Amino acid sequence: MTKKHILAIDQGTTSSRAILFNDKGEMLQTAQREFKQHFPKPGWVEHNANEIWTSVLAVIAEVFSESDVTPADIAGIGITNQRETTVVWDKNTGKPVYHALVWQSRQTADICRELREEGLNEKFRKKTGLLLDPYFSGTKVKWILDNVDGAREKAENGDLLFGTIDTWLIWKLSGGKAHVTDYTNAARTLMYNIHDLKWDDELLEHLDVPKQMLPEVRSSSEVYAETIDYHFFGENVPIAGVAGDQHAALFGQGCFEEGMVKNTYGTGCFILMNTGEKAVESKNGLLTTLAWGIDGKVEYALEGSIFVAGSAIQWLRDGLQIIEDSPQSEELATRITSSDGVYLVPAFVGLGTPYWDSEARGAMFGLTRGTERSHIARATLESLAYQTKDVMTAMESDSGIELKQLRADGGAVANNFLMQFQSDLLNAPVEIPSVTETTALGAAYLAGLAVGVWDSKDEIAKNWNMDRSFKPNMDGNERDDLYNGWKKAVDATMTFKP
Ligand SMILES: Nc1ncnc2c1ncn2[C@@H]1O[C@H](COP(=O)(O)OP(=O)(O)O)[C@@H](O)[C@H]1O
Ligand SMILES: O=P(O)(O)OC[C@H](O)CO
Repeated sequence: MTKKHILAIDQGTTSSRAILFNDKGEMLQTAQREFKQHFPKPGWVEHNANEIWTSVLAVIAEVFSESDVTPADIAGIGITNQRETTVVWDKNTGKPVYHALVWQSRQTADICRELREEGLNEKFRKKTGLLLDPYFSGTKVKWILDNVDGAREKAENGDLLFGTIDTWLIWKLSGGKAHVTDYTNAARTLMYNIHDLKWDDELLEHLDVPKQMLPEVRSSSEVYAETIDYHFFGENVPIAGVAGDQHAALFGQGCFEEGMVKNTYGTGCFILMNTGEKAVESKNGLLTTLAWGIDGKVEYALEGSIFVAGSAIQWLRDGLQIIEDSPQSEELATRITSSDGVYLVPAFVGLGTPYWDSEARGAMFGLTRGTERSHIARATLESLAYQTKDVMTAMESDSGIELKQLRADGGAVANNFLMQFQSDLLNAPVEIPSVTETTALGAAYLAGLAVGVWDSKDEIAKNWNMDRSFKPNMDGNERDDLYNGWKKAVDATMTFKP
């Protein structure tokens, strides 16, 4: 049979997934495995890169064991990954020199502060579209080289390699043959000039990172390498699509036109607007990033990154223990008709877009003797929508494009109360596609385009089907009053520094 199936590997912050797609973009089989989160100090988050690798091998094995599709039927592999998470390994032994520093990790706050004090923020922002925040990879590489014994010397001798998780997985799957990444992942490192499309020598000097550690940057849809047979059941399958998970979701949501926007409601919320061939500079705390690069052409996006979204619902469950599972948050929230002035600002790891306050911590406002757990659950769900509204306001202002509709995906779109409140607050429809695994789907599409399963983005756009949509149904004054209350709550949160 002609090979028509694509395997997507979605390597996320808390779990690795393998998903098989057919040539209609339908999901045939999925496998998922969680792995350990390491928190060696407050604010630090690390992963064991070898455990990530073995979790990926395990889900690949599982997905085939449950399906009639065999490894020999796979036309190509698409990889999508948690972004910014940084691995440094020895190219001679294949061993990571330290744990992977996760995007959420704050251990490079001091490095960022020093660089900001040198007045470098503007230079980094202009060239990379990002800002000097511990979120991004560049200062994480510097931290590893500065803190692991002998690492800097080895890096300068050309013995160490850096990669985001896509690079690490391709290197492993190809048996160490390919050290590559794609535009979207490079665009999250603070080391890549998103206008010249080159690693930036000047920024590398500020960060003290030797250039020879860096992977070759390629497009998001092409054959990078083949799997070495012993890692893929005797098959040499082309790895043919790569994109950071949020860019892959934008692609999987078919947001190919300028002005189209998606929001992924997962652990965090990541909102991306396609801005076409224009790299829009933000005046309101958004990031400028590469949406993807295909067939020698790159497109750009504006991004709002919200660090705490679905993880606030996990906090209701595991921290406060006021719900038993995440769907119960909706049941509690809809017992009442209003949060009665209660606001939760979930700044548990600081605030991302548009505030960028890494020192802020979470706060709750408006409590009375009548406050019940339903108010807290409702206020927590509402905080996802308010944070999204903050980002959308900034996006509309920076791009000059008014939101027509928001395409939503990620685990928390299961919550109908949240989706309706979001639509009310944005005064725009919120649309949910039938395939909600849009991240994996985007990676599958990118790989399938490279190996001929699909011919064009137009063909892919036609595959997008709506599962359900939410229309705005709130009076304008009520919307303004609610949102003004939120803005006051955020101001007060940022003012409070113990
Ligand atoms: N019914 C629900 N209501 C609110 N949040 C939910 C619901 N179901 C799942 N979630 C949240 O969605 C998140 C999981 O979504 P997912 O897209 O798998 O995240 P990630 O890829 O970031 O791990 C969790 O943080 C969970 O709390
Ligand atoms: O793994 P996720 O889905 O939480 O996404 C993480 C983002 O890519 C971080 O930038």
